[in-house]
Amino acid sequence: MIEVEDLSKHYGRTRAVDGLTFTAPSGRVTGFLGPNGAGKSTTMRMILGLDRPTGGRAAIDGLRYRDLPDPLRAVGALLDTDGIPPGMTAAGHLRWVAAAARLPDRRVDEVLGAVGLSGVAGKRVGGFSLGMRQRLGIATALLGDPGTLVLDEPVNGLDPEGVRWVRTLMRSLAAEGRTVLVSSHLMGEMAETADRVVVIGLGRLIADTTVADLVRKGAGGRVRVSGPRPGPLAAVLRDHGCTVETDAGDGTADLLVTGAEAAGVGELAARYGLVLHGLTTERPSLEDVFMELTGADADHVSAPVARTGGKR
Ligand SMILES: Nc1ncnc2c1ncn2[C@@H]1O[C@H](COP(=O)(O)OP(=O)(O)OP(=O)(O)O)[C@@H](O)[C@H]1O
Repeated sequence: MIEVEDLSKHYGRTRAVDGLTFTAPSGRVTGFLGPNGAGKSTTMRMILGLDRPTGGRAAIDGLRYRDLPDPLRAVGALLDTDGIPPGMTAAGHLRWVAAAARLPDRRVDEVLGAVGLSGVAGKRVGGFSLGMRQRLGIATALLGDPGTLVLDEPVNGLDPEGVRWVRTLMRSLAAEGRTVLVSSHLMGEMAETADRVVVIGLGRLIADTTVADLVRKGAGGRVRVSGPRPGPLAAVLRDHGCTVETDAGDGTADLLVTGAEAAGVGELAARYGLVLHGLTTERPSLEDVFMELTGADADHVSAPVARTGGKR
């Protein structure tokens, strides 16, 4: 289990992490989500003892990283893979880490097999694609057979098959009772993998919940309705307390209705003798919910593009 309690990290006036509290339980994949610059990597670095907190604490199975008796067997991490010397072979790199942590050499072959790199064990890392480097980084994290895994954007650079592989791997690691904390800035990516999600923005907690609950929160949705007489239909719906907008896209003039379910809209139309051509419920995607939650906290919100030409 990972416990983060009132954790803060300030760089000058930048509050990279600001009073953050959450728990990543064992036996679960916890998605750690936030837009770029939200403070995910900084939090992970503090969990791993690589950055000293300005305040608060982070603990793995009740101990700070530096107090863990055998850190590499307790926690495996994937941060960035740039640090692996390009002249080293995949197996050479893993053997070096294994020796430093007094892990048996046979683990090197085991983890190379587990990540699908056995065939390139003797190849230099400098020639590896980003996806292969990610796999090697994950192999390094698995080397000590740790009970806790901290993975920063593990699917970065992976092709669809690789993404699926990482998802399956994370789920099976959690099913074995391990704690898996995995960061991403893409909600959709987490929806199929994580049991829980911790969402942060500007270093602060925005949501700590299950994926299912997040879907429910965004379940409000709206009803898209079309028919030959949109004007009278809109008037009837408004008279019954609905909010109605017109979506005049691609030649149609659909009505977007909030405040009623599709069945209610259909029944009202029937009662007033109004023909309908289309009636669908539109639920926001998880990505929409995520954007809604984090939108105001994005580190770099796009500025409106300056108008060119015309009057200045
Ligand atoms: N060493 C540092 N010195 C100064 N500021 C830093 C340092 N490390 C991080 N920051 C700042 O702290 C904030 C959080 O950065 P962090 O890398 O933790 O975010 P993130 O959520 O991991 O983003 P990304 O998804 O882009 O990796 C950013 O504003 C960043 O510029």
